[in-house]
Amino acid sequence: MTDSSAARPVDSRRDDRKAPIGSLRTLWPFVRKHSRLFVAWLFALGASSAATLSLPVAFKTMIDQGFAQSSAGGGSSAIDRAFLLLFLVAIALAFATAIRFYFVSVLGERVVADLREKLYSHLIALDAGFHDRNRSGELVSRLTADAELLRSVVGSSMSVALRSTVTVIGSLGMLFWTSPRLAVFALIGIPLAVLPIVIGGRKLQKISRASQDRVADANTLASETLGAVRTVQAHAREPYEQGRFSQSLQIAVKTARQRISAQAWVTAIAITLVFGAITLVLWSGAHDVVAGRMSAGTLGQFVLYALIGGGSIGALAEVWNDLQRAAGGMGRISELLNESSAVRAPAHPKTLAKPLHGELVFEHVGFHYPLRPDLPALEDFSLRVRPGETVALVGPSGAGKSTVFSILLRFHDPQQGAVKVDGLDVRELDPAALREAVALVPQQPTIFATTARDNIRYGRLEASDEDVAQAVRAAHAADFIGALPDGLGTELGERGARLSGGQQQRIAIARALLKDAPILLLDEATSALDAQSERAVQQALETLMEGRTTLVIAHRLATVLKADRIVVMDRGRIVAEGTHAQLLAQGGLYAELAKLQFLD
Ligand SMILES: Nc1ncnc2c1ncn2[C@@H]1O[C@H](COP(=O)(O)OP(=O)(O)OP(=O)(O)O)[C@@H](O)[C@H]1O
Repeated sequence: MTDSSAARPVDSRRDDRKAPIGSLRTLWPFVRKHSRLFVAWLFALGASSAATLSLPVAFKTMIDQGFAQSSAGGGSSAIDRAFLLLFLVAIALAFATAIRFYFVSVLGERVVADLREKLYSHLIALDAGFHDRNRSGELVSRLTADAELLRSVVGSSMSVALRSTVTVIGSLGMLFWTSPRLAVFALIGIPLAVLPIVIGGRKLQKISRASQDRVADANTLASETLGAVRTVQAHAREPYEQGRFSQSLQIAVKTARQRISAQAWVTAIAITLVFGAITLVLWSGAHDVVAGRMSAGTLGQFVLYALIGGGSIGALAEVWNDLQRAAGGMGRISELLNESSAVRAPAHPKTLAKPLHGELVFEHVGFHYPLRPDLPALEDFSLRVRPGETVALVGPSGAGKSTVFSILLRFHDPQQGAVKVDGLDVRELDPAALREAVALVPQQPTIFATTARDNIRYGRLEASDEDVAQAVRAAHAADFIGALPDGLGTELGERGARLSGGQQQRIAIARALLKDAPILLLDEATSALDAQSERAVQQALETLMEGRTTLVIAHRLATVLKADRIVVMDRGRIVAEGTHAQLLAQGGLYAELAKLQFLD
């Protein structure tokens, strides 16, 4: 009975949607994978239930044969034997319970680890459209809160439910076997006693949820203000915040008091009802004993079965809610597992030549984002980039420049037209193989909360330390990385919090250099870098672009001047093409953009 108190996930209370218990069936394949653990648990469950159900019989033997016989002159050996039997049953119960607890808890951990692993692998491979539709916070909560809910269910609630069902059925049978007449009484009495306790328990759960919510409110307030302590202090709002926090604590205490007093009442009523019922049965049984219709031991045995049965009904009622919530969690997880990626590798993908020439062709590409069916992000977009050529994409915000990158990387597939790399339609390739051939330096590079070395090695996991050092030098990042406390071994902090924008870009450039892919997609940073860091980034980019087919979303004059060709985009279309001088001479959108952006 130890495993009923397993910790509940902290934030599951915010996610109380329930579902039919049947949804839990989808857990079965995960459980079946660990069939040995499952079978071991079933055996232990059988053993512990048998021990539980034989305890009252041992108790009866102790009273009837131990006490009665010894008082009738049977000597102390009868007492000894009866107590030894009772003790042995108790030991069997103890070990069977421990073994059952062990197997079912390990099973719970394994099942949830498998489920998480499967869900994570599934989510991380789903297409960009899916990730646009679903907030990552929501997905993380499926992966944590819902999975945690299931852990407590497999490792505890489900065990309690099955065990209690077995015990209820077993003890009912034993009640009738012990005394059919009293059993009929108990059959009416036990539910009458248990029902109010269950109802009270549910009310209590609601109140305690409210109480937890109030505590959470206070915590949110504290974490918000401590997180923005500079703003609070700059406004000299410490007393104001102290007041708000103390007020929310008082509210939390008030709701906690409601919970505590409700709990006190439920306890009092529960004890009264349970003992009232036992007293009634005992009273009626005592008459039977006095009249010689029943032995004292049988009465004791009966009361124990009634207690065990009643307790198990209570336990069943208690876990029912948990099971329903977990079924809700499993339903939501199954929904995600049933999502399939819109971008998939064909059954027999074609392979890209090695080394790749790096020719890119966009043929009349038409594309709109799944969430914006009315707004074409690319329209009749045709472009051919020769191997080794550098093409700069320029255009106002929202023109579709980043979309060109997304289509090429197959984050999305276009609705019209085709994209070809070295003459092969990208839809005929395995997306992973395609992406291996492309290095992307985004405007806001992702820096992971690990060391500078591991961040750079993300470009090629098997790269040697020497390769990393070389990439760092080529990316003009050696100076600032050398100045970090542990050089390449320095932890960069969450999202690269300890680096400037220009430094983050150079980490991303080093990463791309290490990847050494023949096609390069570059999104220039728009945020103003200081002159020194801009020069360093620029030099690093030049090294990177050498000998690669490059598409660059250009924001700087230096970049457009170096490009072989400039493509001007507006509202998803190409509106002009040429060199800087040609386009300036043409006037129009490019001349306007140049005046606004480059001529500073
Ligand atoms: N994930 C998305 N879902 C829906 N619409 C999108 C999505 N991403 C971009 N869009 C829309 O598609 C159009 C083209 O966007 P895109 O990001 O390609 O423009 P851009 O030229 O790169 O702009 P910027 O220079 O501001 O980054 C815009 O109208 C934008 O609102």
